[in-house]
Amino acid sequence: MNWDDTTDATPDTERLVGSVADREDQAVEAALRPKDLGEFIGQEKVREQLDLVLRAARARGATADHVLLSGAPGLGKTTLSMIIAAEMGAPIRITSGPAIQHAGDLAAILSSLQEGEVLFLDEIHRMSRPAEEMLYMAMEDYRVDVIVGKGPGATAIPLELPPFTLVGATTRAGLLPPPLRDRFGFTAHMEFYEPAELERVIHRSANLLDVEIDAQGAAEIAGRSRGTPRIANRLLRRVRDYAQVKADGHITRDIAGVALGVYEVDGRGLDRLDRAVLEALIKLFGGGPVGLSTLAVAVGEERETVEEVAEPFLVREGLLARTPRGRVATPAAWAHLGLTPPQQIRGTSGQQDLFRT
Ligand SMILES: Nc1ncnc2c1ncn2[C@@H]1O[C@H](COP(=O)(O)OP(=O)(O)OP(=O)(O)O)[C@@H](O)[C@H]1O
Ligand SMILES: [Mg+2]
Repeated sequence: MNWDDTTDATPDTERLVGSVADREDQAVEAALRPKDLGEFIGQEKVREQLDLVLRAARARGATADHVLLSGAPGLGKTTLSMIIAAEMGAPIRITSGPAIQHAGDLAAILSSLQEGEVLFLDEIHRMSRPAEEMLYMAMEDYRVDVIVGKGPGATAIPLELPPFTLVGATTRAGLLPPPLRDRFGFTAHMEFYEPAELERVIHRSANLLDVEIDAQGAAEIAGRSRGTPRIANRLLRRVRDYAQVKADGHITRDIAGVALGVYEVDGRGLDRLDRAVLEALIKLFGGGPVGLSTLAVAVGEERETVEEVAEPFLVREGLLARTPRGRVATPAAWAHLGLTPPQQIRGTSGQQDLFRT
């Protein structure tokens, strides 16, 4: 599976704990977005640095430098791009890499920008090559060459652009060609959120959605949200439904725990697929190592689904290791399933050195 497939309709969008936005997320997210830097929770370093960049630009009466936002889905890149425009008092134009097929598409957008406008280019790593090259010049010199005609008679007509701020977003900074990366004055790497930060996100959203939730209820949801505000907001909505139907609407730790149990999201944010992978690994293959294809057959999923949908989070959580000899369940995975790993996994010999990759 290539990257293009994973950003659109992946099985991830069908999971309650998937990080990619589904239809319902898209409908409600606008209402839940923080509007300025002060309201934006967490990401302290990014906020502090961005605040300096924007303040300085404002003080100089200049257009802010181009900003690259990189990070996993649902961590707040789109939100931050809108905040940048708001903080600069500038309008924002939103487009995305896949929407720009030809350099001409980009030229049309660039030439219609107003001075100081923010151009948000989502999924910037998926732009076409010719458009990318046009963007280099636009970012650096506020100029594009529009090619008129074909073959030997073709001429390049230079077109001046007003100064603008490009905000590029990518889930994969590593895929950006260095010349593009270098043209951003400021790059912000968004990290996964700490549980305490997610608790604040949940309280804030509950407030906006008019949902009553206590501190333990918010902590319970935060702990299952996989470090991602989008997932926290989604779980909050499902728990709210449960609280309305089965209780008095008030979210407590018990209500949150039972509700998320109904949706098969466990205490650590693993869902059915995640647990199936760990269970197969441990119960059928003694903890591994086992090849990806075999593991996929054992859980009745495509190889790609296991590799791209389930594994990243399991690896991040230290529950699964990818080793040269195959997938291995870590002692933490055994513990998570309430099982005791055999001696050779807990001890210093045998499988233990598999974790040194
Ligand atoms: N720091 C934050 N504080 C409060 N809410 C946040 C924060 N970051 C993200 N959110 C919420 O999470 C949701 C998803 O954020 P956003 O759409 O900005 O993510 P994204 O990084 O653009 O994701 P994608 O890669 O899928 O485009 C939004 O509804 C937003 O309100
Ligand atoms: Mg986005």
